[in-house]
Amino acid sequence: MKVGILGGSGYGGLELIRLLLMHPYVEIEKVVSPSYAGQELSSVFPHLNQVELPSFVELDALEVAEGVDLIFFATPADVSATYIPTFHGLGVPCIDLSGGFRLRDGAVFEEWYNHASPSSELLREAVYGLTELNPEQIEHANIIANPGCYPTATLLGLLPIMKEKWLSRNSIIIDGKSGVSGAGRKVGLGTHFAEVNENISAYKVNEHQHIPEIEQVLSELVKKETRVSFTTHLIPLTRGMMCTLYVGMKESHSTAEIIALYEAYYENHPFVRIFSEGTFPTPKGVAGTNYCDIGLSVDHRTKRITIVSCIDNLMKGAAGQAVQNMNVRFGFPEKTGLVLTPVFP
Ligand SMILES: NC(=O)C1=CN([C@@H]2O[C@H](COP(=O)(O)OP(=O)(O)OC[C@H]3O[C@@H](n4cnc5c(N)ncnc54)[C@H](OP(=O)(O)O)[C@@H]3O)[C@@H](O)[C@H]2O)C=CC1
Ligand SMILES: CC(=O)N[C@@H](CCC(=O)OP(=O)(O)O)C(=O)O
Repeated sequence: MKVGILGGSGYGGLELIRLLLMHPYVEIEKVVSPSYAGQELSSVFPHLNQVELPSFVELDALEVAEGVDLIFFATPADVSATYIPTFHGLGVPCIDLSGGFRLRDGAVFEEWYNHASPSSELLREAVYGLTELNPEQIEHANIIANPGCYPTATLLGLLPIMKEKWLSRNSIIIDGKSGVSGAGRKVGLGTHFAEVNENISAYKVNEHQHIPEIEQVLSELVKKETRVSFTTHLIPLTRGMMCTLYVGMKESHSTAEIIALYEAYYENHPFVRIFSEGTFPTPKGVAGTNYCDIGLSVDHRTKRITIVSCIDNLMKGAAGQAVQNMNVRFGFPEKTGLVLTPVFP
């Protein structure tokens, strides 16, 4: 099948290109970048020297949609919210790496993203693409909203206990940490080497756009409005993300019991790996792969569980999960093009 990539000059788009070049059933037909239109990819990104790819093109919806079976949007949320309706109208399925179609309520989108929302009809039609949560819906979706990177690590860390209703309500605290590629390729003081290196900083405290996304999914899961405390930190890694979650239990359970619950839930989900008691994951342990690694421990004194969930923000947090969703949507085996071993050390 033939695909187009919007945002092919960004970190998410480049990671999609890396993965799709290894995918046996996909050909990259169009790569869009307004800044580099007309230039060869290898002239902008020398690491793609001698790789056969089409040159960058402008964002002309009719031209880009012509001859492709699927479009990936690796663009800011406002760009996806503006252009996906056009591609959808032309009958081309879209997988959106941005937050443009993740929230069901347009007013909530406008509050957190400061941009006009897509129509409520399209928001209803879009499917939240957390593959481990709703593969049946993804199989039939024409707009797949790939989850954000922090929501991916957080929700995978919470799904089994949320489904079992073992959690005491509104007790969830999420301490998230991301490498700098999570902020995209654009330059800015916030990602300046001299200020990020050998440093750590909290950002968007109580204002992060992933708060309503996480709360929406959790509320739908337990059918009760659920709130979370969520703080994000920038750390001096190029790629990688760790979310440490602290959650209260309704009743006491042992670590072994919790681990057994997670192992059973993820038995048929090849990209989630549950660690044995006393061991915990690291971002390096998933680097360059689509894995989400999870470690768990019960604190009996506080009746809380500590959950450590690690992903590569550009992979399971973005491009890897997008390819996983494409596989599910187009009937390829879920792991196609994603069988990778972490880059360690
Ligand atoms: N980086 C990450 O870890 C994650 C990112 N995401 C989301 O994925 C999306 C892409 O992120 P990322 O790759 O990091 O971002 P980058 O800033 O690295 O890249 C953005 C891309 O969007 C293109 N773009 C920007 N404005 C326009 C426009 N008006 N019309 C057409 N194209 C445009 C840029 O093209 P040009 O170079 O021509 O300007 C560039 O290719 C974002 O929505 C982000 O929030 C989601 C999960 C994780
Ligand atoms: C380090 C850093 O700045 N990370 C970004 C991650 C953005 C992201 O995942 O994009 P979506 O909003 O499309 O989900 C942030 O925290 O906003």
